[in-house]
Amino acid sequence: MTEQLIRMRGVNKFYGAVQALHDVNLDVGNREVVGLLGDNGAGKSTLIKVLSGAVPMSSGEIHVKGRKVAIRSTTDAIAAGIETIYQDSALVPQLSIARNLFLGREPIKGWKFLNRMDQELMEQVTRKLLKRVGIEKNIPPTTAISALSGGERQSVAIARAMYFESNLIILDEPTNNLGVAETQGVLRFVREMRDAGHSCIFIAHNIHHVFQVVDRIIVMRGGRVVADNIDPKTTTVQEVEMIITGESLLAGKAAAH
Ligand SMILES: Nc1ncnc2c1ncn2[C@@H]1O[C@H](COP(=O)(O)OP(=O)(O)OP(=O)(O)O)[C@@H](O)[C@H]1O
Repeated sequence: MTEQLIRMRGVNKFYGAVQALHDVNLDVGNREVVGLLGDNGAGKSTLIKVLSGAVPMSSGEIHVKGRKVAIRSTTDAIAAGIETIYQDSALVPQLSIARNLFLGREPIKGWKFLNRMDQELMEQVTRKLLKRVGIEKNIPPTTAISALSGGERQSVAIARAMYFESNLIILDEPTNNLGVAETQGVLRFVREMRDAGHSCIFIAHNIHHVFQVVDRIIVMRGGRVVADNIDPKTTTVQEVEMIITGESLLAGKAAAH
């Protein structure tokens, strides 16, 4: 068995009296792209928030590369190599691409009270990254994020996670509101991310997008993982839809063990 990158065990989350996660176990392997599916309210966002440090879990354990970690904040998650890209990409529209790539982690030059951001280095790295993420047009690193298309913004956010060598990149609805070409760009990028050695959890309401890029599908329902080993190569979109809504016996067959 390959070494797991992420192991979540017995994770529970209560929001007051509401139990959003029930004894969740979830594994992500090295260089694995996992699709996380479930209806509205199934618990996907809560699970991702726990893993990315946005909300604390009520009980349970998280192991990264075999080591138990305490994730109490997004800083803890980033230190553990977990980077999350949300629907809105968490980019600052008014700032340049270069500033957004390094947001909060700007390289510094100078010393003592004369410290300042190393603008030149940031722009140099940004130019290389833009090329790597396939933004073909000659976009200067000083361009404001607000001047980019939705797909280009997603690419910048993903490039940021790749540059900082995150082990796990969580993409929460990355193809939402994107056009066909932009969606294909993001999906292509997810494949490149895996080729470059990263793992990924991909959440999308559009099952067809998930089917195009993932190695394995996990389905949640009512705060529980109801199937964790669905192979998109041997399962149809319709079968997965039935598991999501709870209409299929397949859920029992492919259930978490
Ligand atoms: N801050 C909160 N306070 C109280 N209950 C919450 C909170 N956040 C989520 N919940 C509840 O937890 C459950 C799981 O919600 P969650 O947002 O994780 O589901 P989801 O699968 O991400 O749904 P969606 O696809 O609609 O985003 C739901 O019953 C929801 O109402």
